[in-house]
Amino acid sequence: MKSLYGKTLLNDPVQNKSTAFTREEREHYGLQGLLPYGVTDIKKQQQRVLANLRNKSSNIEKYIYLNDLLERNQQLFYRTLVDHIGEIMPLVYTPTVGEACVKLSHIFRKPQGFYITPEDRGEIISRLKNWPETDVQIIVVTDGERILGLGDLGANGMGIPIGKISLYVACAGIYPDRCMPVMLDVGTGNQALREDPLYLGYPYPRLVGQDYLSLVDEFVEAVQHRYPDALIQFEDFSSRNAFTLLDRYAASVRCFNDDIQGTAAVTLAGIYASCRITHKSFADLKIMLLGTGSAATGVAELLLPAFKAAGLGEAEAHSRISFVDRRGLVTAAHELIKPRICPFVSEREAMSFVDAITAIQPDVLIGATGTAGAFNEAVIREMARCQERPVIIALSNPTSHTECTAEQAYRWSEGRVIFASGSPFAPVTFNKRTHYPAQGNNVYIYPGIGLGVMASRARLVVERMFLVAAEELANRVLSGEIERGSIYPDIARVRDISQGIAIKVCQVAWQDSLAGGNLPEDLEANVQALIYEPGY
Ligand SMILES: NC(=O)c1ccc[n+]([C@@H]2O[C@H](COP(=O)([O-])OP(=O)(O)OC[C@H]3O[C@@H](n4cnc5c(N)ncnc54)[C@H](O)[C@@H]3O)[C@@H](O)[C@H]2O)c1
Ligand SMILES: O=C(O)C[C@H](O)C(=O)O
Ligand SMILES: [Mg+2]
Repeated sequence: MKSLYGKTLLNDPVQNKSTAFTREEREHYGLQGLLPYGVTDIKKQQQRVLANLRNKSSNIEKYIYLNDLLERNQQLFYRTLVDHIGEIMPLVYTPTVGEACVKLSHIFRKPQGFYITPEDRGEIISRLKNWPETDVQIIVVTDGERILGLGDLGANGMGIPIGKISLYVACAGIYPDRCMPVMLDVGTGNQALREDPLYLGYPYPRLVGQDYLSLVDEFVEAVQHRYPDALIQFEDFSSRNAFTLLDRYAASVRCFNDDIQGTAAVTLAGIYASCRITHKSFADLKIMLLGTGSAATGVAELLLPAFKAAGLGEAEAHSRISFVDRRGLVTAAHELIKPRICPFVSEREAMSFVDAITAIQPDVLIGATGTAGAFNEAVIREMARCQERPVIIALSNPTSHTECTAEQAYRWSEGRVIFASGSPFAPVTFNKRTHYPAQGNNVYIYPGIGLGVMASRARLVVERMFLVAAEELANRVLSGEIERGSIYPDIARVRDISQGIAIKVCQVAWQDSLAGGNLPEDLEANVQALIYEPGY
């Protein structure tokens, strides 16, 4: 690391310790007079951060405060995030990051991450040289077209890769300088944004078709050139592009799509864990999905190998999964069924969502619609009529777009639902009993996948990695958590869980001959050696 002195040192977010510089360091680095007298350690600094944070009157102010802290003192930011993940994650991630993205061009303070626009065409390799880090291992990239359930937010979507990277660092312990948030700013279909005088993105309609694909191709190739070890995580692309890009690169580039694959694994883990509460066998379950986009399709496509591993044949596995869209149960009578949904089309007659629940009696209902209210009272009451302990996972983010609230789920099911949601809900007291909703979010999966891919230097990210990640996550739910109806572990343990997932991913990488180098004697130590512990 470069030796910095005086004000330059205090202005460097990586090396700055602010009031924690000792008297000796103050003398050595020319800091005398530049700091108040008091020397405080990181614990005291954290107290100050938390007091300031808790004093802010809105979540968006808290987001801005934390982001400023990251840009001022990286160690303190990450130490506080790691130590108080339950309190702070909702402020740097869903739901607050959604609000921050909506407003990003207005609350902008300091550039973060890396931007590519159509004007960089032909020059992306040389542009990447402007990024100061030489050992990037994890790239989270979005084009901003489907930011959470909020739609096309153009370059304002940069908040998502920045938030996801913060959680790579906090939840898997990846070194911050090995991570890179990227915005492929190819324009926006959001006219209000394009007309907003403060909008900071490329203020033109989106690139489409070959123009779009060739720019993404150039980006992916440039990454292979500049950062050959890097894993590319595609995040919050429109469903159409998400699948197109995954199909285009997954067989040759170290990449995955978090909304399709990470979400699928976290959902599968929740379903596995729910069996410990309901005492049903996974192989007997019927699962219904509302929505036919990236997340729901990804879940169905990962359920297939999971069912097969549980002993079901191909046709039987398909028959356990049903899709519902705005028109009701997806049957052959529907026009324009998406190609990936075709294998799951029901042979029943067309019927409404509620009638489909009555007819099929699903054990598990999953929502990935981005639409608040999509699980209405009739839907939840019917699930509760069909099942003693219905499992309902409302994946959509942010909270304002979740299919139903935790309170609604418990109330309409008379407290019998096993509920999880993409964004966190506080415990709910109903009929004098307190219920603990869990958070079913891909944050439980992608950091561990990334860490495992990094540790194994796997050439590709394959389906089995998501299957083992789901099993590992499900196994990490403690019996006490199961007893109180939670199907995901307390987020406070996520760092440890990510390491567990990483080890499983490494095993797959070596078993499938995808790993770089020889199998280390001690995989755990191999993973552990990569971990960043924030502090001075
Ligand atoms: N919890 C998580 O980890 C996680 C991960 C990925 C995505 N998500 C959330 O899931 C949501 C969907 O993401 P996606 O990538 O699948 O988006 P998408 O745009 O690809 O798919 C949304 C689908 O929902 C359908 N839909 C919308 N309203 C509906 C309604 N009322 N009834 C039936 N169908 C409806 C759309 O037609 C589309 O098929 C987003 O809100 C996103 O934040 C959560
Ligand atoms: O970002 C999240 O909170 C989860 C997921 O990737 C999403 O797109 O909603
Ligand atoms: Mg996402």
